[in-house]
Amino acid sequence: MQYHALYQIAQIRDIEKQAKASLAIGNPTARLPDSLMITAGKAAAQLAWRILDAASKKDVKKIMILAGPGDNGGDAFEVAHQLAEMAQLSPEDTHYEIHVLICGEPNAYSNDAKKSLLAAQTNSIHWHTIDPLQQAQLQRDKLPQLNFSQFDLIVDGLFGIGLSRPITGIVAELIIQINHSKACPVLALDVPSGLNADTGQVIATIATTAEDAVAVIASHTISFIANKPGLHTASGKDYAGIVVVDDLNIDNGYYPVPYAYLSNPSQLSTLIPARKQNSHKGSYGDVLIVGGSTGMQGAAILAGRAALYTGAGRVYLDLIEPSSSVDYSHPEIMHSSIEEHDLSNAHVVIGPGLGHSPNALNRLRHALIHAPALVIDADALNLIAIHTDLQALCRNRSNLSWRTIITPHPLEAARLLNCDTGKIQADRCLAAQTLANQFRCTVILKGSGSIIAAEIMGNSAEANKALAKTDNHPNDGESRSTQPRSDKTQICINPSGNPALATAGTGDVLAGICGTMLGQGLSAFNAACLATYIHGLAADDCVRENFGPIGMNASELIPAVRKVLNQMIQ
Ligand SMILES: NC(=O)C1=CN([C@@H]2O[C@H](COP(=O)(O)OP(=O)(O)OC[C@H]3O[C@@H](n4cnc5c(N)ncnc54)[C@H](OP(=O)(O)O)[C@@H]3O)[C@@H](O)[C@H]2O)[C@@H](O)CC1
Ligand SMILES: [K+]
Repeated sequence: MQYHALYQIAQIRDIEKQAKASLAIGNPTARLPDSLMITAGKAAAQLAWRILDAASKKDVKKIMILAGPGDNGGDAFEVAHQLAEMAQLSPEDTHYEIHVLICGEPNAYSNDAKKSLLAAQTNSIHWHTIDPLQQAQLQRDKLPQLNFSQFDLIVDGLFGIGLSRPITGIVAELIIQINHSKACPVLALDVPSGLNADTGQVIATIATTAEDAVAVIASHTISFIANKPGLHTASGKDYAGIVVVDDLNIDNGYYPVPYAYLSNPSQLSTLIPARKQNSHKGSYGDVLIVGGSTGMQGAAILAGRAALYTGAGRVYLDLIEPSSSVDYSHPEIMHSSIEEHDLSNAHVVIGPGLGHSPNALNRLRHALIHAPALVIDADALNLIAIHTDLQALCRNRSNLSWRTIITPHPLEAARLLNCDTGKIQADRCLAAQTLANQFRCTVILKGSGSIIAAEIMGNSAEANKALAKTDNHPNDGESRSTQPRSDKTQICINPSGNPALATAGTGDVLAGICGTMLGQGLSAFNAACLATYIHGLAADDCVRENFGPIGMNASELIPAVRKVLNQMIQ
């Protein structure tokens, strides 16, 4: 089981069910050494130990373990038991004080959880309880006596994939206090409590605003059975922290084709074509940027420079406002008009600063009809959203096997799907998938954990196998059972990037890089995955170099992209 394969909750439940059924059925009161809960607890305890070791050099280390009402709470009991056993064996100069707060009704636990609780009760542990039946009556001032800032590690076993509604009452208060204390590392078991493991949204009612919804902000998450999409997109990256995956020794044969993948850097680096000595500017692709209406020329210039710095052989600008068609700090960028350019060998990026003028519309129509390799960004997407004839032209490109990448941010995606951004963000993978199916192209849905989605062409069963195995796909390369997927879409979540990218112009840079990557002969999907990854990686590099997360600008990002791209091929 690999880190990069992502499974939805329903798939995890299915794997779990099959794996449990395969375990020997023995005495129901006995603890099977290979029970999933014990394996999960051991893996989490070992990780907790390492985190604690790195975080605290104190002689007395205090651990608070929160146990919710379901099997996530059962995992927490097992962690408590395992940690207590490990503490007993540790050198005497360090003392471990383990606390468990039970937020569930002991009689209502599953058999596995009860057994883990019983095991933990044989250890030296400080027990605290919140009676779930009285949660609503308990006052806020009941909690501060726990004083979370005294702990060196908090383990969150409140809720996992069984969370079915927003967290409220005293448990919500508890989480707010933990998040505010920020005093120590927080290890979430399976999923940070409150986060939807499929979508990366904090679970909220329609009546609750996103600000009121609560979830544990973890420094680390140990994801059981498989990695999950919600840990890597939307709010997932803010709540999950560092994600570690443990497959609980479940046989690979129980795993269906993953729902999605995390882009895998080592696979992506193999996509970058080696440069031959015997090559020339014609070998590395022509990129034509179309955009730059009055006041927005900078957007097109940024896209052009990004194409240049990521290795396009020749870069051209076609600005709607032609008075500034020369980028004087990069005189190597040429001018060309899309209507006169031979598009058969060009890789067109249309949209940065394009505007909505008739000129803009004509150029977009021309690009959709004549450019076999096309990146559609920004205003070009807004034009497509309001012109149904352009939508049809976009869809038709796939019949010609032409490569098309669209790069919407959530608002542009909402316009394209005629909904609001809330709907897009509520399930980003689904939104990207819907766009890919509706417009029959590769989609980069930008935002935290950008989603890359594309229709799988041809025979879907064959394509599903290919998706799990092919070298062309940035996955873990492992073969697995090929249970047919319900859709025909491949989905990748991009792991790189950070809030430094939340500034004007970075989207134009991404569009330019996509143009270059199409120019290297990659499929639209691979070009989109690689471009998105290096774009985010460059932002991460800028943060490391202290150019961000505050104040990094799109111009600074461009040379950083060149740097990380060259590092990837070394
Ligand atoms: N089974 C196994 O072998 C393995 C399981 N594993 C572990 O189990 C976890 C899944 O366990 P789970 O299904 O029991 O769900 P879990 O997330 O603990 O929560 C469900 C409980 O919470 C309750 N509840 C829900 N929402 C609520 C709310 N807002 N506020 C209050 N209560 C709320 C809900 O009550 P109900 O909705 O029925 O009223 C129910 O009691 C999984 O994430 C992994 O950690 C791993 O060890 C691998 C092996
Ligand atoms: K949890």
